[in-house]
Amino acid sequence: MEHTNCNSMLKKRFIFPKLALKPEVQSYLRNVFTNKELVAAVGQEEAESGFEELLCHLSHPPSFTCVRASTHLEPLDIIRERLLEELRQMSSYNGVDIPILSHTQVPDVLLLPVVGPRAALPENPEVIVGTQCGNAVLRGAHVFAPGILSAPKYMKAGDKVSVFSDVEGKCTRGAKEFHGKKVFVGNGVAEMGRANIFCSDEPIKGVGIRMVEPVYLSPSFDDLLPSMVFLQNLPSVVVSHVLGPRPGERVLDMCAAPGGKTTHIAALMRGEGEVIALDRINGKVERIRQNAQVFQLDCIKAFCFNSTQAVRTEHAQNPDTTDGPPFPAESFDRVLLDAPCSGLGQRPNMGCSWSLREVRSYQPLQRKLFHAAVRLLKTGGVLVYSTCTVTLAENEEQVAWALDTFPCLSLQSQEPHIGGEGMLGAGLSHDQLRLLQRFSPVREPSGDPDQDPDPTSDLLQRANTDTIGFFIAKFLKT
Ligand SMILES: C[S@@+](CC[C@H](N)C(=O)[O-])C[C@H]1O[C@@H](n2cnc3c(N)ncnc32)[C@H](O)[C@@H]1O
Repeated sequence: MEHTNCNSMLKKRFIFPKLALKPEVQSYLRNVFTNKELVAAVGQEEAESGFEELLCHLSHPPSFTCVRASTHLEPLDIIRERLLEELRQMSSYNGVDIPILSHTQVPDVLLLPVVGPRAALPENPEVIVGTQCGNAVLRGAHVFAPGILSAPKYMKAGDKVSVFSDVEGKCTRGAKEFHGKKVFVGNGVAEMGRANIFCSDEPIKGVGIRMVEPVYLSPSFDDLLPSMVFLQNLPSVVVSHVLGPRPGERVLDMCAAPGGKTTHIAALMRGEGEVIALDRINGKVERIRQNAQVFQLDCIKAFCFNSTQAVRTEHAQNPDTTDGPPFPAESFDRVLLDAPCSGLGQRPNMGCSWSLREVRSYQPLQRKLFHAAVRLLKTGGVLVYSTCTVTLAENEEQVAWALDTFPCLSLQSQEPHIGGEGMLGAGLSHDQLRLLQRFSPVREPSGDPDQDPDPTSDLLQRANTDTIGFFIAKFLKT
């Protein structure tokens, strides 16, 4: 029987090349992580090696799969049991004994250790998938047909194949072979033939390759206990707890799709009150509505709207319904601004083809959204700002700007606070940095060497530190 070995998980090896970036983006980020304030505090060498290590961590999946449990519908223990039963029935978990941990500080989270890297060998004909698809496979997904770029000439359903991720985005769709830079992500079995994948008149849908031997083993959550668990990174679950919504309140989620945090907020409010969810992309708003329905949360009202325009002006007409946007100023008890961002904290991410201009394009939009957020918040209300990126410009610099621009805002401590503190480089004081929560995948667990090793607390410590890159700031409006 294969067991997850805590020690080997703690000494995780890097088996993939570090995250590949355009040279201009790499040098921009290097400057961020070796900025003057930081170097003065930790020294040039440590700052440089921290940056290199970050790029290595980003190309690998986190050590845990995190799900948020629907504790507004069932007790956590029941959900854990149901999940265990499902895992035991999954053929990919055959013989793998996997614990499901609860989190001592985040009451609705279940953590499943990722098994890997495993010693799978690429011994079959090659299938090449796009980077996004390869990243999803490393987090437990099967290969969906639209993600397949290249397949062997005579591939038919039932054939064993070895799946590679095209990390530089150079493989052309429909190719029969590919000699560019690629990374092996596991072995699988084709569920469709090559002709079905590339020569169909209809847009292709469904699983193209069922993964049977992934390099990193974590469960596929497609259709797995849909109303009981929601696949969500640990820092994203922390965000809604930090916002602290209470039953009966009126809460605004400004950038809400697909509704991970919206449904969490509504669940924390036990469905009592009102959660307004906005997103500017129509199709994505439908996903929020579907998720609200699946989780039986009818206090959620979702609208397609540009949140920079969400404050009602004297002349503005309400285009939709009387309870839809734009809203009068000071009409929400709490506002979540989970901002659109450069997403550079996402893991695994082996290659990012973005230009520097694209990476830097988010700061102005985030500031416009921030202006609307502050106006819509009641005096005495709470605003939480979060991103899934690692830059200073979208995180600590935004906090410094917000404190300067809105004297009514003050930084607040966060509960729970399981990530690190804010990063030096934006001129914030140590006291201010301590109030910020930055999840940085470079941090290693810091167990006390004088204490007896406690495997569960070691694992939890690992789960808290080996996350995606993420940032949370909490403000009070007075
Ligand atoms: C980080 S994602 C949100 C994830 C979401 N909060 C969750 O937890 O599921 C950012 C979202 O902002 C939306 N967005 C971008 N600009 C926007 C705008 N001006 N107004 C409203 N939504 C916007 C994007 O469509 C995207 O869905």
